[in-house]
Amino acid sequence: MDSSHRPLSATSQHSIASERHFDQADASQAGSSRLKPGAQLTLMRYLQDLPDADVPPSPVPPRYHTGRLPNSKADDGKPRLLLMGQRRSGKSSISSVVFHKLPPSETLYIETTTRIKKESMHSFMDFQVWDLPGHLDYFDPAFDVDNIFEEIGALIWVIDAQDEYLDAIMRLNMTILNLQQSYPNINVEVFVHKVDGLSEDYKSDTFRDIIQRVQDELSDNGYENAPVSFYQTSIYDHSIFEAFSKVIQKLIPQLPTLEALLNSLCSTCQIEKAYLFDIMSKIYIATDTSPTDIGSYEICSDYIDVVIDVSEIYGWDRPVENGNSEIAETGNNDAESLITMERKGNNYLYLREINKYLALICLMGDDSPAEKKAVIDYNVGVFQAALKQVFPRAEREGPPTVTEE
Ligand SMILES: Nc1nc2c(ncn2[C@@H]2O[C@H](COP(=O)(O)OP(=O)(O)OP(=O)(O)O)[C@@H](O)[C@H]2O)c(=O)[nH]1
Repeated sequence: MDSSHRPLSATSQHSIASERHFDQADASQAGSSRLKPGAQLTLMRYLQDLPDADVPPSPVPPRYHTGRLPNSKADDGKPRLLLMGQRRSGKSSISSVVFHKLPPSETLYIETTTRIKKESMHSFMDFQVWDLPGHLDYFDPAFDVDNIFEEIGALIWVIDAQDEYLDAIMRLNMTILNLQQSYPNINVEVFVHKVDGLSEDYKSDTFRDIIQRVQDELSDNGYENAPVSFYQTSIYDHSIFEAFSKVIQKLIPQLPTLEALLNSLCSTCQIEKAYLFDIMSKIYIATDTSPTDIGSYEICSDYIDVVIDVSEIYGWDRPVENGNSEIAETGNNDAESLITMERKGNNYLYLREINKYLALICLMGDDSPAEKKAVIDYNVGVFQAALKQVFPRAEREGPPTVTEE
């Protein structure tokens, strides 16, 4: 296993924990005296009656939620993401940067893909990423179209925004129209890619132009509301992770539950923004429903890097739960930290490892969250317990891995 994917360790927990403002014993004592009856434990209250994977009541309608995996006949919860687009548009680079942590500058040396490259991701949920070579026509009778498109969760179409894109749009439209007949529910996600090299004006003009051309073509063919979304992406900044997060979120049936839990946590603990991150890929699988700005995502995602670096230096593999030779180590279950940082005054970041795949990172809203730390710790503990019900497999199975087929 790549050490960068290792869960936070006891040692890193210690090193990070040293930045806490007061220790756990003080915190819980202080916390119990601060809890007002019936006030702060809203989350706890409704969780007590929560059956597995039920959706707690929330006034906020869910976003990005499809409620099922489109076209997944097997209904096995293992959606497939297809990366398609013209040659050299950046498909392999995207997959290498997001899932293999390849530094973006090293993608210059990636060779052209000549056959379908299939990778399985085993993380908070299992999914596959297929990188399809750009030069092939998959609707040619020589290809088994059903085998490629039957089980997919999303088709990600990558367009090189720095290159001539009319041909790419034509192929994209042809693909969408072909798929609409047999698989109308497929989510088509268009990544207008390599926007890093463009000026702001040119970038937004290009983006608008691409959207317009795709939508015009689809409506000319009678598809007014085809499920097509557009993102501006680059491997040289956070935009590719942000876009992938939104693509993956559509495939998580538990998303409304996660959002409702995060909303409650935020309102109970006065958290400005909370993200639930997949540690391996830095994709966030859910956030509360308050408006997201890329700045807060960047801060939180950079913090994951810091934590991974620390755990890489000091980390060790923790015993597997329910394993054979394991010694139960008390106090070695979660890593948590509260650090300060200067950003519009005194803001705090709160990180807690939820399980071996997921970490909760919160941007605290006021400048003295340390005083409320006991309440926050307690409520995050409740959130963690609720998550065990929502994602039970994350507690049982092995470490996150990426395997090539
Ligand atoms: N400026 C910039 N270049 C990028 C970006 N993403 C990929 N590239 C470059 O685009 C080139 C082609 O990338 P690949 O990932 O090989 O493209 P591909 O779509 O997999 O190509 P095929 O395998 O031929 O289908 C490489 O030189 C990458 O470094 C990006 O976001 N910005």
